[in-house]
Amino acid sequence: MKLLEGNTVLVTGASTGIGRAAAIGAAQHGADVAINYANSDRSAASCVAEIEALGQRAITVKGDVADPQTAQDFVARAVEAFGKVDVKVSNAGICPFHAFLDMPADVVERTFKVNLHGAYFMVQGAAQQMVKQGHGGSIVAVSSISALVGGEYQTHYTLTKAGVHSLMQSTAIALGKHGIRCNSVLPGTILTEINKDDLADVEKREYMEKRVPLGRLGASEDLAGPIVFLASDMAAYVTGAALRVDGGMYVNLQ
Ligand SMILES: NC(=O)C1=CN([C@@H]2O[C@H](COP(=O)(O)OP(=O)(O)OC[C@H]3O[C@@H](n4cnc5c(N)ncnc54)[C@H](O)[C@@H]3O)[C@@H](O)[C@H]2O)C=CC1
Ligand SMILES: C[C@H](O)[C@@H]1OC(=O)[C@H](O)[C@@H]1O
Repeated sequence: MKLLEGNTVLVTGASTGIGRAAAIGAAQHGADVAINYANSDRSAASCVAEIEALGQRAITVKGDVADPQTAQDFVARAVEAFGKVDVKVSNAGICPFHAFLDMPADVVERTFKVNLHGAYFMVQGAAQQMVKQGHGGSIVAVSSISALVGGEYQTHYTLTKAGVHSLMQSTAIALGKHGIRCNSVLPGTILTEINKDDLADVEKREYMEKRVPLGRLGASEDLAGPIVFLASDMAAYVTGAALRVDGGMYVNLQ
């Protein structure tokens, strides 16, 4: 069964990792997809090619999510191409690992701007269009298990993920009357570009793997199903929810 037949889905940071898996997962479920990306034209083009091979339409819109104008441009381009916005996946994020005591101010500010301001304006832009259309919609934000637990080298990052989680709770209230649902996914440790260097440390990687009851770190594709589900009518009565997708890592005390 295709869960997003005829939908237009917008995904930020969709040229790699979890965003790319979400974009392709949406296309596998019958959606046309608009892809925001920051840097690599080649990765974005290959994501479009994968989606088109599935028989769906796709466009790319390059832009920095930290700039509020990017959200407006992204929505405008998607509407121009596909006529509407049904689903928004706010995924783009950075995690430049660094110790707390000598954390550079510019790293903190950039992390807040991309992860938090970026999510805020992207969600707002999509919601404005959904309200204008008048037939509801679904917003899924990629938060993290890090919204719930800390990280020694992530002091500037974990609070942005808690913020994204909180944003979905507040927008669920603000947008419920418009039939717009807002939920988050909380991935555990997923093997992507964002943590490639961090997990190159074999000892750390093995420690992280041991913490997961399901016995392995996650792959980007592990997020596609939960995101598509929350985006779809299968989750029609789900809003303000946070779904951990972490192989059980969070509950594993001993
Ligand atoms: N990999 C993991 O273990 C986890 C990742 N996450 C979150 O998942 C999301 C996706 O990350 P991953 O797929 O893991 O890594 P990734 O590095 O493959 O994906 C992040 C994407 O965001 C894009 N991006 C970064 N800054 C941007 C900007 N200013 N404007 C537009 N796009 C921008 C990147 O180009 C990249 O495509 C992030 O929000 C991250 O915080 C959450 C929990 C765990
Ligand atoms: C980038 C990290 O490996 C990853 O990011 C998160 O949000 C998770 O908590 C992991 O620490």
